[in-house]
Amino acid sequence: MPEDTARSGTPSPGPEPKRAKLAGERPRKSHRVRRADADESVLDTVETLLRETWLAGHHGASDAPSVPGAFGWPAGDQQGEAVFCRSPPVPAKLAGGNAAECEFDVFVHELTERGVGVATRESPEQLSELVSQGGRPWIFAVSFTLKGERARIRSVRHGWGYTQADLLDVVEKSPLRIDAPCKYFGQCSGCQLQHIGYEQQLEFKRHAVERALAHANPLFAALTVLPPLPSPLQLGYRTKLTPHFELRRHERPEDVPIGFMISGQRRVLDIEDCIIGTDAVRRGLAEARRNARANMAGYKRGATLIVRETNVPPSGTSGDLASTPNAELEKSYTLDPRSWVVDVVGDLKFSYPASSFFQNNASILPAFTGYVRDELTKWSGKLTAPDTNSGALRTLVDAYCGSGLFGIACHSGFDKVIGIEISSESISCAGENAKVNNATNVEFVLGDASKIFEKTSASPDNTAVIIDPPRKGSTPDFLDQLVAYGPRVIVYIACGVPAQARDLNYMYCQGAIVVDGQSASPKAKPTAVYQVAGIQPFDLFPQTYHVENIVTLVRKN
Ligand SMILES: C[S@@+](CC[C@H](N)C(=O)[O-])C[C@H]1O[C@@H](n2cnc3c(N)ncnc32)[C@H](O)[C@@H]1O
Repeated sequence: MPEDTARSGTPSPGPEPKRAKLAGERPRKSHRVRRADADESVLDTVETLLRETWLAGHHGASDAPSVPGAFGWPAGDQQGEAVFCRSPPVPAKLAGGNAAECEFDVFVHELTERGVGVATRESPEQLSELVSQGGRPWIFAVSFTLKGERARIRSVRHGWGYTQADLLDVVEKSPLRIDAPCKYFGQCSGCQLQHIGYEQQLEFKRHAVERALAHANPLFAALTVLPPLPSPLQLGYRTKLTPHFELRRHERPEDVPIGFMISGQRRVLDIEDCIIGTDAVRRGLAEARRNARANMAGYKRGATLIVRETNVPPSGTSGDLASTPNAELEKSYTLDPRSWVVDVVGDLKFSYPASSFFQNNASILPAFTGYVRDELTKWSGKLTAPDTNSGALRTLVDAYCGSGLFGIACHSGFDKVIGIEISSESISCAGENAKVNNATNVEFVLGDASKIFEKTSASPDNTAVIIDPPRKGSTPDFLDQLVAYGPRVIVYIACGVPAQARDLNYMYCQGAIVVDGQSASPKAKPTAVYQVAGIQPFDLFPQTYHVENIVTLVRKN
């Protein structure tokens, strides 16, 4: 099935439409843009706009063309290529401007789930008219804008089906726009949402989760997504920063930018201070920059530096880490990727090498881990109710466990906790962390998460599984075995919500999830069928588009 059909659920648009003719037919170089390089979230947002707004009233839902068909982009699979001319940057026929012109006013119609404005040269009314007459708007992707704004932009380069543009000026501001607290906002690629207040950021994230779910499966639009739980700190929360630099010929060490990438560019922006970092991390950033400049002759191409917060016994005391109560520890930082870092989560202590994975917002971790623990306790309690006949949860599996955060935070009340993790460094930390925190019922094993089902002999009826995979989500191999095993409760924690939504849809297509009384009818009946018992986003990364999402699935049969 062609990619566009698979995504949109509408028929393939048939033969590839002709590329719009470019004005100003002077000799110029063309460049190819691969579908695989496109920002999928821009295409998804355009698709939603097309379906729900632009084509509303003009087509029945079933005959609405898919995005490539509607916009004259090449249909086809991931390898599809569009050929554009390097100059002018926008087909003049569509842009309506001088061929040499690359600055325009545009109207922002929506933000993608990554906080990028999707804009056209047409106002909403003009667009509606254009589309009703079969016309095709050209799409611009513009960061740091807001829905409803009119903005002056400069087109930078073509993506597959849209043009990447820089924001020059906001001509008509959204009432939601506020002054960003950071002086680098608008250039730095690290934060995308500093121009709206925190309540709006939370609403943006709730909506992003809803959209990701509905995009994976229109039936998931019926699911209730709770408002995201806010971060206690909205600035000064990040416990890790990784600034970098690249050396270019003839650049003096003092001129080399050290910081984060410029939004939409492959160049580094010099960042002296980052206000989303904790105080300790900000001190560390200043030292990391000084060290890098002093030692620049020792680098060949450049480097990524690490600055990580750690907790240490109070200076001037002889107390050691293990015996010092968490509340008395002081914040410090390390710049050495091999050194050990200590994080505290409520009464618990976690140690791991500075280069390893650990959640980067300590202020929200007690609430984050507490929610998972409460979900498990709640369902364990419900399962022991006299009419359920099933008994409490006794075994907990912590898949993709890292240094043991969730397994250790949730261990009490279970007979046995088994964690599995592919990184040998993280799994040995997990074992040590279990000892330090007196979690004697916890065992951590090194391996691929999908092998965990070979290792557990516990009854699925009394087992809960926590899944916390990397941003790309889980795998069909893991999910197939999960459903075949059929644990009573599944808590799926995700930093990549679109991948989580895809995985839930995978389970739906296996017949393993029922939504609104509806389920898929695969040839083979699944062992276990789940209902979605809760969707709770958490804001671990204020000021950015990132959101963590926890979905609880409870077995029905
Ligand atoms: C998002 S992190 C979560 C870690 C941990 N749950 C936490 O919150 O600290 C994902 C973890 O999955 C691990 N991982 C990636 N692929 C894996 C696989 N196939 N099997 C087991 N673990 C894997 C990574 O090494 C990483 O530690």
